Amino acid sequence: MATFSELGIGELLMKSISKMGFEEATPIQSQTIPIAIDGKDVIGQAQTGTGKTAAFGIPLIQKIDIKDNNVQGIVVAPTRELAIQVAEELNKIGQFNRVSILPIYGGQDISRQIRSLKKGPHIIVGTPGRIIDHINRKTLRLQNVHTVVLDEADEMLNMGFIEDIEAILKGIPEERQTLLFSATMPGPIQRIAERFMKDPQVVKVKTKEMTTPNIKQYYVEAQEKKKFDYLTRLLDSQSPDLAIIFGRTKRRVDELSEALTLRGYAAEGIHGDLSQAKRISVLRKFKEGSIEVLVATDVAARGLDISGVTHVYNFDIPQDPESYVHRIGRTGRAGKHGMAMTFVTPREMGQLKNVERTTNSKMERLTPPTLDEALEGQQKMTIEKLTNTIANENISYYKRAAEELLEEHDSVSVVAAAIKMMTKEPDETPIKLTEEAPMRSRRERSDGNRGGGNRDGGRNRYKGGQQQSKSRSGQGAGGQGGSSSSRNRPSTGGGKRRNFRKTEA
Ligand SMILES: Nc1ncnc2c1ncn2[C@@H]1O[C@H](COP(=O)(O)OP(=O)(O)OP(=O)(O)O)[C@@H](O)[C@H]1O
Ligand SMILES: [Mg+2]
Repeated sequence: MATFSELGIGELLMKSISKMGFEEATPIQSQTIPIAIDGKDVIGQAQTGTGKTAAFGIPLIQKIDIKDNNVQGIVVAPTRELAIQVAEELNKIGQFNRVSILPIYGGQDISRQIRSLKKGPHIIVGTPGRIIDHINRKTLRLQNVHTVVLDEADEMLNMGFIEDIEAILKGIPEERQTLLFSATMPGPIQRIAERFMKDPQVVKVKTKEMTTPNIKQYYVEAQEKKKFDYLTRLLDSQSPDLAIIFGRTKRRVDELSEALTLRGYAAEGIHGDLSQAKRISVLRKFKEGSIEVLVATDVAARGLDISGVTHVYNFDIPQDPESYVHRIGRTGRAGKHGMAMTFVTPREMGQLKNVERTTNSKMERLTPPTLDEALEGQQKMTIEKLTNTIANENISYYKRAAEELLEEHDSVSVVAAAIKMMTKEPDETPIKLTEEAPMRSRRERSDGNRGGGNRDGGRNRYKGGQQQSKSRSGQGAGGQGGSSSSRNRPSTGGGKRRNFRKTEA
């Protein structure tokens, strides 16, 4: 751990870093910031949630000449939500330097973007498709760009994306500085990357595993048909604060979120076929906690930093080890703890082993909870809520009603009824899930991601039938929230911070 003051960072930036609550630099930050400030090309690899955004953001902002109204820096990100998030983080980092940052991404009104581009932002953060669009319209000029960042570089240099990246880099002056960051950097991709760079310094934060030790990793072996019931039992017994469930295809995500809603969970889906407005509103609701379960394709696997995500479920095993690393990395960020569960059918066991081998980490086998255990988990939640209410809330107004009730019923029955009413009981409402075709490796796909960050898992485009389920709707949204504890639950959130500390700003 190093302090930021040793890294050659300017005064105004130091002020924003401290306002953001960063006390110490993370390893990737202390190892890359000085060389990036020095003007060198950098390939930076470090585990998910360890502050790579600031690792490139600080040197990038430091280099901006605010008197020059040309675009000087470009950050490219694979998805729209990530572009927005990175722009927000850069805004915080640059808040005292008065650097102006503009996100541009697909699905947003282009004429509005053109107007914003005319105002002369210093840094553009965008998805490949939309950046190219603006280059072609000549509404984005690159001749004054001195720094380019590829966030999630391996993803963007993957087949299907590389042409877009080449097209963008072609227009940027050769003497530029190029910074590439990701939690994963497979060898072949690194070699492609080096083609675009000048004598890049490769910084890999050395760790035994590709995944972070803050995430407890489990697998659940289950027949395809059993997976959904096991998922809901796990949700009940583990009671996550916020959970992300990854499915393989867009249809899968739609069906899963519908099925979860039927069973009484506050769930919504996000994938690349939804309108941008919908994608943003779903993500906002998830961040606020008004939905507790986000069902997603790999569009949400990379880079998203949502605090409070305690559990990640891979309902379908990811397409490759890299995808696994990024998906589970949506929890256990910034020193917090999290849990990841991966469902695997017997014939997918080989893939599971492959993930373990590549990431050099081990998943522990988890037996799915029984219905009784699921109920027990939910009951515990209720009791915790009751105990908290007794301890912390003013309940005097309700005491008279309680006394009246107790004149007619015995106290155990009254309390048992209250617990029953507040507890989300396991629900076996029939649901419909279409079986997925056998998984193809992502490397085989040919249809790249055009049109600006619609990156989605599973390119299989099904015309699949409408699913409908006429069953009764679930009972209440099982108002979870607050802290909870149950059998399988580690001490997630709050408390222990292993890698670095953050104080509230
Ligand atoms: N030095 C620091 N001290 C405390 N918190 C930090 C520090 N640096 C970054 N953070 C916070 O840690 C969280 C994770 O950072 P970030 O999103 O940059 O991770 P990342 O390495 O890019 O992860 P991923 O590989 O998933 O993209 C953010 O909320 C960020 O504000
Ligand atoms: Mg990141």
